[in-house]
Amino acid sequence: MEFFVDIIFLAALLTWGGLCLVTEMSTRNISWWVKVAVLCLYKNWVYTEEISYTYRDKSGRSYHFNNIVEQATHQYPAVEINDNKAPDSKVHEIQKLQEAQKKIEELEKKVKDLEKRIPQRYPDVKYLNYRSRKRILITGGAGFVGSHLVDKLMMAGHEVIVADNFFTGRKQNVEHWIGHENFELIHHDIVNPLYIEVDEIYHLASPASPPHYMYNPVKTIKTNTVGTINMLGLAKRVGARVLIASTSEVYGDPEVHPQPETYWGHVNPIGPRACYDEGKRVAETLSYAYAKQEKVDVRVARIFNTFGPRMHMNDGRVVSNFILQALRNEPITIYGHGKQTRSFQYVSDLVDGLIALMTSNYTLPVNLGNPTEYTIEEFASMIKQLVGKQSTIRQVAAVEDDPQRRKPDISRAKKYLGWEPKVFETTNIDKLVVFSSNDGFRVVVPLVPVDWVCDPLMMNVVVISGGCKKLFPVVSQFSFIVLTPSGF
Ligand SMILES: O=c1ccn([C@@H]2O[C@H](COP(=O)(O)OP(=O)(O)O[C@H]3OC[C@@H](O)[C@H](O)[C@H]3O)[C@@H](O)[C@H]2O)c(=O)[nH]1
Repeated sequence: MEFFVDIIFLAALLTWGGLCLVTEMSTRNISWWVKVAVLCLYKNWVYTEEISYTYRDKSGRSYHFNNIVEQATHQYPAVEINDNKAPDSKVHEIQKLQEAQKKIEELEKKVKDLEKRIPQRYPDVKYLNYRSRKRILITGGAGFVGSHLVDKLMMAGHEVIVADNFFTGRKQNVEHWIGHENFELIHHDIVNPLYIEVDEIYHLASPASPPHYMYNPVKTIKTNTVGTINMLGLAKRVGARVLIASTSEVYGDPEVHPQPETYWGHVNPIGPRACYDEGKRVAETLSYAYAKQEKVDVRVARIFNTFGPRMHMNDGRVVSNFILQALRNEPITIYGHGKQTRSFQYVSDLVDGLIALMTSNYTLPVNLGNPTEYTIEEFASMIKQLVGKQSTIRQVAAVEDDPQRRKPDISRAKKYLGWEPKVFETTNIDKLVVFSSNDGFRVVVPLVPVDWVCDPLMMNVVVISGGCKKLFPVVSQFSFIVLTPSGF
């Protein structure tokens, strides 16, 4: 193209030169025009020589290349440019360009995919003035429980900082907040100190599912001891109130039933669960030592079995295991005889309880759980029936030190926090759990109140109940939703 432009330009010059001759201009002027014309021709010649060449491939087809990446890639897409007609350096250069082009295309696709995942609009958060708005750190905020707490506190208008090492937490759980002016996500392992300024700390960081916390017991102990010291130290330095997420596992295999907070527990200090049980017990001990000695304002929540959306399908705990097995028509595996009991609370209830405890003046440990108790055998039958598939129920070897009975005494929470679970209060089998997966709607089973299902933060879950089909939002790829049939 450039060559033709120059030719036209040259023709114009020559015409002008001729006109000059005709109009008797000086020979000095004419020689100047001739020099310009020669320079133009020379430039075209050098340019062509430097960036274009032709060669033939094995089939005899010839190719002409210009110095344009797209054109070269388009003309010669195959990477086998080993023809000896083309200079090696050029072949190499083209191969590199083609590879670069390919990588650029891949990256562009990835950027587009990522852009699609960033919500265009954030949920409407409440406006709080600077007096009421708090800076709140949530360790483990990208985890199952932590991410729901993030949602609640963000919606209430606070500034939320999440610190997570992503061992069991996932960025998808909080991705709907990324970029929001009130939100910050820090990839940080709290085994290392964290230097920030905050008003409140919810210290939730720790693997909680038995297979996860047993996977690296030393790390579990470090997280619950060194990590807790770091958080209590931070609370002391900045004068923040800190809530420690403890567990019903501090009661071990309990000899008192149901378990009140005054019960000291029955824990095997050298068993496979000890890394978590004893880790949390030390975390509690540290909390009250800091409270007494350093005047740190502490709250301790003893959390009982919890389930809900964003519980990962590979979480390994009983709710996700049973639902997944039932959905796949695989045998539902009961560890041991199945007579051991648990009570399950829905995650929104737990989040309400954590916030109520943080805002209360009550400083002793508080049980947060749902007192409705099931044997694991009953729970397996319930899931099987709700999923409506043909799974069998199979007993496998019992797990070591598995607590045999567990049910919270929640009188303290009721009395001091005015809290009790709302979901499941009329628990029975007619509640529905909805399970969704990335590859579309799988099955409708039981369990969440409809106002929860309509939560604006949830995306793309299809809920079918009583012949009625609705599309609801869910953030994670695999989620459980629980709803009452009356909600439809
Ligand atoms: O596939 C399974 C999974 C679990 N189970 C049984 O179901 C019961 C519950 O087991 P989970 O793994 O869900 O959880 P656990 O109650 O043992 O521990 C939990 O306690 C409360 C929290 O602090 C923690 O989330 C976790 O430690 C156990 O008796 C277990 O043996 C099965 O029978 N089959």
